[in-house]
Amino acid sequence: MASSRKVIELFYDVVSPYSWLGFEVMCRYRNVWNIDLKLRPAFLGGIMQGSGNKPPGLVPNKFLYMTTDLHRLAQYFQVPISPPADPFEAMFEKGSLSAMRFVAAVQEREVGGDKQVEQVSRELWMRIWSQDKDITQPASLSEAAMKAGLSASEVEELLKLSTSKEIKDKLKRSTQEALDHRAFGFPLAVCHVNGKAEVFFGSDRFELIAHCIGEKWMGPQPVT
Ligand SMILES: N[C@@H](CCC(=O)N[C@@H](CS)C(=O)NCC(=O)O)C(=O)O
Repeated sequence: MASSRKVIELFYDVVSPYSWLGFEVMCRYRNVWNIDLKLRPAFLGGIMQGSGNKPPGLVPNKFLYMTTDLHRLAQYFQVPISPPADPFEAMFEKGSLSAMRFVAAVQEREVGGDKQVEQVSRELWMRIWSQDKDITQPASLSEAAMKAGLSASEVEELLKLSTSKEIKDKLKRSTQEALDHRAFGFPLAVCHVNGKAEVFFGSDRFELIAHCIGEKWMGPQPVT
């Protein structure tokens, strides 16, 4: 019954490999669980700043652990993560602001669903976290969007829109909404259950999310 569907908001940034894992699992489960998944592209840099947190990869031992962890997780989740040759340059020097503004623009223009937001986000993750490719230049964003099935003229309009005040403010608002839920990192899943927002950080909380919404966790690749 449509009215009993639980809303899950997924806040993410394509700079974050753990967000990619969370994103793919939520996309796989959106037709398995009785949920209404709302993709919430936001800016992790703003979350770090707004919450006073620091990226975990800046602690050398954590960075080494995460490299091994991501290798294992990529296989377990069946998501083709392969870290860029210089993760510090990709994550902290180049960053994801223009990419996330672009995703926000795609969301602003998309009507009747979020297929394009899903596909463009995935293509951007493929670039930065699988193929060691740039996600900052207009040509890079354009390539990702065309691969996701958008036309050249749509991409041209979206590139223009992505630098507008409207879209900058939209991304700021989404980031602020995540901060209002006490976000300190991504992915962040906000499950709306019985009028209450239950907040989960990380791509390793699916058993708990399932328990919280009264559904069954069947591993990272549910059989439908
Ligand atoms: N244990 C979590 C870790 C997620 C994680 O490290 N996310 C990063 C971004 S890729 C973050 O925002 N971390 C903030 C923190 O660890 O305080 C998972 O398995 O998903």
